[in-house]
Amino acid sequence: MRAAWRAADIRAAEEALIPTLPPGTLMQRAAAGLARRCASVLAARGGVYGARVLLLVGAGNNGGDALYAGARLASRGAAVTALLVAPDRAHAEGLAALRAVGGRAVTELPAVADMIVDGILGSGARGPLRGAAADVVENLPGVRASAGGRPVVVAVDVPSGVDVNTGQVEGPVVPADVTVTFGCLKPALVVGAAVTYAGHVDVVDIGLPWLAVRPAAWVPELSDVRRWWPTLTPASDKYNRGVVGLATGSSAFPGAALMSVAGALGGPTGMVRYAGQVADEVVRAHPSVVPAGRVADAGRVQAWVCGCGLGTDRRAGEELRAVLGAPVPAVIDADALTLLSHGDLSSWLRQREAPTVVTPHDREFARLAGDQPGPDRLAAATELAAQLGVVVLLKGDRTIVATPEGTVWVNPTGTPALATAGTGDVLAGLLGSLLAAGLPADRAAVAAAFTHGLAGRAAADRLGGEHAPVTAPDVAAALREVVATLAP
Ligand SMILES: NC(=O)C1=CN([C@@H]2O[C@H](COP(=O)(O)OP(=O)(O)OC[C@H]3O[C@@H](n4cnc5c(N)ncnc54)[C@H](O)[C@@H]3O)[C@@H](O)[C@H]2O)[C@@H](O)CC1
Repeated sequence: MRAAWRAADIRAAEEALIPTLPPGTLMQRAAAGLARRCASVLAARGGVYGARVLLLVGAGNNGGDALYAGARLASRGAAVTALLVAPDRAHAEGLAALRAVGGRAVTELPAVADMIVDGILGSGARGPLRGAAADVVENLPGVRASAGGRPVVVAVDVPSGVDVNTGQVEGPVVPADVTVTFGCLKPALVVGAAVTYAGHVDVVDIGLPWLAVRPAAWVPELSDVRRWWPTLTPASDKYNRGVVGLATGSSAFPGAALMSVAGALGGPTGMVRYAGQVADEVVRAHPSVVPAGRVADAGRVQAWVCGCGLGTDRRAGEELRAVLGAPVPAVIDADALTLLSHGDLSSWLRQREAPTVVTPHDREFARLAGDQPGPDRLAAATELAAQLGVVVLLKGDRTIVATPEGTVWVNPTGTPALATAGTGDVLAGLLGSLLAAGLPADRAAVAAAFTHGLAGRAAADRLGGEHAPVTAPDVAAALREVVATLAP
């Protein structure tokens, strides 16, 4: 797993480190890493020597990084020009270093550049780009590469125009092909609209210590999910692998039952029980499932999934109440979230002692929290988790998992291929299976989101790419193959 820290926490760590090092060491390390990455990008596009590099230099240290990196590229034969966005406040030593090796400073945007290095703003950015910085960014699309086409863009630390701590993008922004970031990830590189502007993210080690404060977010990796995933042993049987129950679907929405069951069958449990109105359809499609009409008649399970396509009528409310009253972990999804948001059922949620995961998308989040998540999705998910005392899985391009204790995860495997009806049901079923198999609620939620994302990508790949018309059954089918690759 990797951590993303907030700008203020990174700054505090840098300030503690700076007095222990010769002056300028951190910036030199940053610039060296930045120049190395720029050189390799240029090498892949015809070479460093003679390449036209345009540095966009803001008023702070982010511009200083760009200037020093530019000096390194100039000394390797690149033609480096620095556009000073705030000429009287540009990093003086960095500018002198660039000039010493033949680089030039300008105040107008040139017409041609093969590479743009965006050092306008980094972690010191406050609010949307203003003044000269905003003007420069608006005119960037007019710059062309020597051979035609658009220049390749490398962002320094974060793309200029993003909110470093939330990933919000409110005004003009410099979209990057590559972002070279220093020391560690920042929230804007893992969550929010900013993610789509960062391109490929490279972390350069500048010797920053592991920060003692809680990260803004953790980003899981495949190795984490592999480590957590329950394994089969010779002693495994259908009961000790866990039994998951699904109180999902209804006569009006039979497909939701089928999709949630398909998700559960992709998980690690040894048995899936279904309790609901469409048991016949479920068993026809999935003969291994053990059916019942109601939660109360379903027999023992180690976790429940409730809500997908359940409806919001009196019967649905009774089934949700039965699930919330059961002393086992539960996933509360879709219609069950709507039911929770009116009436007294939310007090049932607070009284539960077994782990609970709620899985809202933005509109369901608004029903639970009273408002949409807003631009700071990490904070919104964390607040709701603390308020309800449950794990919140806030769905999105970068799904967030927040615990009541304040630990936050951002899933990196999301894909637009999953933006189709029924994929949420598959996720809920899979998550229930992981809970029933004994994973702690936050790990179960993170592992489910991660694997579900991989399944979405695999389904799209099989159909020919990200824009293929993926359906929820495609995702469920791909899920079992993805899970098979998790084996140690
Ligand atoms: N602190 C350190 O020791 C290190 C910092 N590094 C670099 O330093 C950067 C942070 O430097 P700074 O704190 O100087 O901050 P920035 O370089 O991000 O810029 C801050 C300046 O930009 C202006 N500004 C802020 N918001 C603006 C807006 N919305 N529109 C227009 N202008 C705006 C402010 O006047 C301020 O002077 C990091 O992102 C990283 O690139 C690296 O060199 C590594 C070491």
